[in-house]
Amino acid sequence: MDIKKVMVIGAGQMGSGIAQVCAMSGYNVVLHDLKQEFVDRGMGIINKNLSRQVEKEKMSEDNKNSILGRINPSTELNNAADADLVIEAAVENMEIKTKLFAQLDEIAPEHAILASNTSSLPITEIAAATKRPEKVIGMHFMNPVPVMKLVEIIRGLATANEVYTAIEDMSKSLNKVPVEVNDFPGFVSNRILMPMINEAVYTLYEGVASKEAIDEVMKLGMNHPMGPLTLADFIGLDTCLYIMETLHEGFGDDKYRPCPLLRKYVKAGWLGKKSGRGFYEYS
Ligand SMILES: CC(=O)CC(=O)SCCNC(=O)CCNC(=O)[C@H](O)C(C)(C)COP(=O)(O)OP(=O)(O)OC[C@H]1O[C@@H](n2cnc3c(N)ncnc32)[C@H](O)[C@@H]1OP(=O)(O)O
Ligand SMILES: NC(=O)C1=CN([C@@H]2O[C@H](COP(=O)(O)OP(=O)(O)OC[C@H]3O[C@@H](n4cnc5c(N)ncnc54)[C@H](OP(=O)(O)O)[C@@H]3O)[C@@H](O)[C@H]2O)C=CC1
Repeated sequence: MDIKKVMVIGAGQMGSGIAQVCAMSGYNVVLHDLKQEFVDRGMGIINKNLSRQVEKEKMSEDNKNSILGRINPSTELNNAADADLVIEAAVENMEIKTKLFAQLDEIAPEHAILASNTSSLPITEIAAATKRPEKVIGMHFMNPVPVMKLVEIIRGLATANEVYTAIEDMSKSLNKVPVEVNDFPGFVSNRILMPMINEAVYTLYEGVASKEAIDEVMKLGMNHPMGPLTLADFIGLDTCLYIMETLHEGFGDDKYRPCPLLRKYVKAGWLGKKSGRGFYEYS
């Protein structure tokens, strides 16, 4: 399968990062979101990341411009009509994702692979919204995408072997390390990471220690690059809550119950770094 043109759906923190690394590896990219202002925000993040590389003399201005030139903004889903691969990175919500995949199935060419960057939602269920479940796969990048090496590749029940191989090869072409996992709530990454973050929120909720102390313990004691509450803010508290809800519902086990404090913050619109306030405040 020859992948040349990639469409990325959702120009948020993940979608913009995915578009950036694809363009850096020579793919023609379409970066799509619902409104022009969201696409502009995504393009702004990419521009800032590349400009930082230029300032550090790790990239030439010409190279930056040609990477940016390979990314075409879009607010029309019909732009999927000539895509070889669509990578969906919209919000972590099954209803939104299944609706998008049903539409993309109608628009994208027959040979196109439809991938989701979902953090936790079942790929098999997303695939069932299409008439090409064998061409649907999970392609789970880590945040920040330009820095993190892992791509967790998730096989749905019907995913074809050649589709898996194409996505594995594509991930390698992005200088990432693919790891194969099966379709289970939270896959491997978030089944292990998110309960730790949720437990850190409980630790704060129960007054065991301050947020700074909790983060310091995990940073200095366990050598984590970020404390769990800082990391939750970085991921997005809405995304953390959605993932915990998927684990809770998917396994039917109360050990995955989301902490009420996490729920409260999300209800308040305190979504972390992206909204300016989460456990910490950001200017
Ligand atoms: C929720 C899910 O479904 C799955 C997930 O993604 S879970 C989240 C997974 N991610 C993590 O756990 C990240 C944990 N944190 C870290 O690894 C580090 O704190 C970090 C890589 C984010 C920053 O590292 P740091 O050493 O503190 O920062 P810093 O020295 O400023 O940056 C290191 C490099 O990363 C780059 N960088 C840092 N933040 C970046 C960002 N947000 N976007 C792009 N590049 C970034 C810097 O430009 C720098 O690049 P160079 O080496 O080319 O100069
Ligand atoms: N944050 C993280 O650390 C990671 C997240 N993920 C996953 O990646 C996906 C995106 O997360 P993230 O980038 O953090 O989220 P963001 O909130 O930063 O971005 C999501 C973007 O998708 C847009 N969007 C929502 N609905 C649609 C739609 N129907 N069509 C097109 N665009 C849409 C949003 O617009 P609007 O602002 O209007 O809602 C927003 O711009 C989620 O599935 C998440 O679980 C995976 C790995 C890590």
